[in-house]
Amino acid sequence: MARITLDHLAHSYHSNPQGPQDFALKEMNHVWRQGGAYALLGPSGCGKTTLLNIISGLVVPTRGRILFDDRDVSTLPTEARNIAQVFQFPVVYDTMTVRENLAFPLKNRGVDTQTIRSRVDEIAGLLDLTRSLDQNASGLTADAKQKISLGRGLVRPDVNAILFDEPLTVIDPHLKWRLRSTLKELHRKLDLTMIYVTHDQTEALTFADTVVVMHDGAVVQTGTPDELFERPEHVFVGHFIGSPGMNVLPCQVDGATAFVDGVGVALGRGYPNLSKTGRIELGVRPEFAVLEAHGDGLPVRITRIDDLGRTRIARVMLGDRPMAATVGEDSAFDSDRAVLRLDPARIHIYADGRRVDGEGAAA
Ligand SMILES: Nc1ncnc2c1ncn2[C@@H]1O[C@H](COP(=O)(O)OP(=O)(O)OP(=O)(O)O)[C@@H](O)[C@H]1O
Repeated sequence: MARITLDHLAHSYHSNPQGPQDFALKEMNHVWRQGGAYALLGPSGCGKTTLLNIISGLVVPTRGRILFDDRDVSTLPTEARNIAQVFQFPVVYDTMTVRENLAFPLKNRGVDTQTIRSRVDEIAGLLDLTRSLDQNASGLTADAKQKISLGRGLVRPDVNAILFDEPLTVIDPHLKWRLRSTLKELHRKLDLTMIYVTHDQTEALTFADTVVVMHDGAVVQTGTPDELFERPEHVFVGHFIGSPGMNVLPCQVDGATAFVDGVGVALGRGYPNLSKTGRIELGVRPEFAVLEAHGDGLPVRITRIDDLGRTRIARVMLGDRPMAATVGEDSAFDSDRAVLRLDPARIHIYADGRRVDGEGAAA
């Protein structure tokens, strides 16, 4: 296993890049801790595959270095990096049994028969493949074949990292949930560095201890699922994580009050040093914007209320700005007029998309 360091790494597919717009990966510095469970999360086209290909050795970065521990591997081919990869679609030898498939990566490296047997039995047990071990792989379902691919990725105990590229795409939705939890458990038991690429926040948040969120070729936040929820460092993270995502409203800030279309919103902190130029926005998650029929708060118009069982989510208009909010317990509305109570301690202020630290204690 190794610690993987991205040192001033950047990549452009152009032969003569002119500026940041020509880079699929903007300059990044990041350390993947040995034994960590990471998700690399972001929408299509943000650069996840490019980064994964640089880690695996399929792409040589235009700038910067990639280190495995202290060794510069930037130009080394995949075979020289000792990593395992699991792709979207199963990579399975149909002419072999499940056992032979799982044993293949170990046999290839000359591991002795006894060790192979016990490791294959262990991995098959963890993936619930024990009963199919002596079956031929050709007759198995797509789900079972992808489990074999996962097993082949996990079977070598000495790999520097395992890279998963959207590995649950072909898996039946019902089984997906179980496999996600299984992978998390496997990470705990096997103590391997795992990097899991996905555009699906649920997959990222259930699997990873640390989520690396990418947007437009850049890492915009690295944090625990809790940190991404509580303190989105970029408005993109606020939008992308959470369902519905964070409300983001253009505003002006004066001390500890934000003004949205002239309506004052109390903030938990003051912002005396906020830039006078640029885009200033207020971000608050629907969970911390509570809709009530009466009382103090921002006057809003209700457009829809969705009952999700344990909670009710309201869609409202603050002036001509749409927002999402949580409906207060036992609240009943006899008109489309209501008030929104924002928790001052949970409001963030963003300048040009980036969160700004306020001063003073949260209210
Ligand atoms: N071989 C290539 N040549 C030129 N441009 C490329 C190449 N591969 C990717 N790109 C571009 O680089 C950017 C990042 O693509 P990348 O595939 O890394 O993103 P991604 O987040 O993995 O998206 P997806 O989930 O759709 O695969 C995109 O604008 C893409 O068009």
